[in-house]
Amino acid sequence: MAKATKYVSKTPDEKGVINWTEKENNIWQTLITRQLSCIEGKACDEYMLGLTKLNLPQDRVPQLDEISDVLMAETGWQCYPVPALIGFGEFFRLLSEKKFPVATFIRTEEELDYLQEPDIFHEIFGHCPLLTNKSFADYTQAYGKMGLNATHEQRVFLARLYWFTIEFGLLDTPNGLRLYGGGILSSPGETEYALNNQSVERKTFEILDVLRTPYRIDIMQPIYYMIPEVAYLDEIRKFEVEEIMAFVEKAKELGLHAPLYPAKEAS
Ligand SMILES: C[C@H](O)[C@H](O)[C@H]1CNc2nc(N)[nH]c(=O)c2N1
Ligand SMILES: N[C@@H](Cc1ccccc1)C(=O)O
Ligand SMILES: [Fe+2]
Repeated sequence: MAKATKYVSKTPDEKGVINWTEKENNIWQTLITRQLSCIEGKACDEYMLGLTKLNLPQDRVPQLDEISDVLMAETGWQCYPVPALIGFGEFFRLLSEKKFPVATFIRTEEELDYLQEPDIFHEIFGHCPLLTNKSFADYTQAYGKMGLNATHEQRVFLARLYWFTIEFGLLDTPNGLRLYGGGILSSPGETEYALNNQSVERKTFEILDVLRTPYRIDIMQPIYYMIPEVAYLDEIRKFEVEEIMAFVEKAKELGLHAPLYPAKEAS
């Protein structure tokens, strides 16, 4: 069952159209205007190319079909409306079918810089540009297939792989650090923090290490993992599901790394 969410999502009409209010369109406008200037020289080249291809509207929340038309032509992906965070089962199934879950609500003015749950700005601005890139798109679909037949416990380990690549991954390029994780790219606050905060740990991606690293979704991350380029995701995708599950079992055996964040106060 999906977690209870404090956000109220909007339901698409029978043609799949979502009627955003003027206020919501203005929030999109504020977010995209700010983020476009914020990511200059920070987002990776593949992301910037995808952003150009999407040609997102700046004065209103785009309709999912507008995005799906571009994704379908580039990599065969499409956006799939969901209320907010969904359960593991549906999440992995959608990804395995090249359907990207897009939460149909947008953050409020109070949470422009950072919010604790993925909203439509995060899903579209954060993730969709890189879904036009073949390595990123193929990895995302392979990730969905990895979790299809996994147990809940294995899925908890797999969630870390998604988290430290697709959601909060960094590139360690010859020209310096670049962003590719959608959770960073949709947050003005975390864009700055992930690249420049001195107390943040930035480690070279190593799958067993990642599988053992616990995380919280409601704070800016204390640790990020780096890969050399987006095409490196092909190396992870090439693992058979059985090999990934062997890494999961090994990670379970070795135990988790100590959390680098304070325990979450009981909610
Ligand atoms: C598996 C993944 O790491 C994560 O736990 C899932 C759960 N449900 C989700 N639901 C939505 N809508 N978007 C997401 O990114 C996720 N992530
Ligand atoms: N923190 C992201 C949204 C997000 C929340 C939880 C998981 C992933 C992404 C933002 O502010 O844009
Ligand atoms: Fe996300």
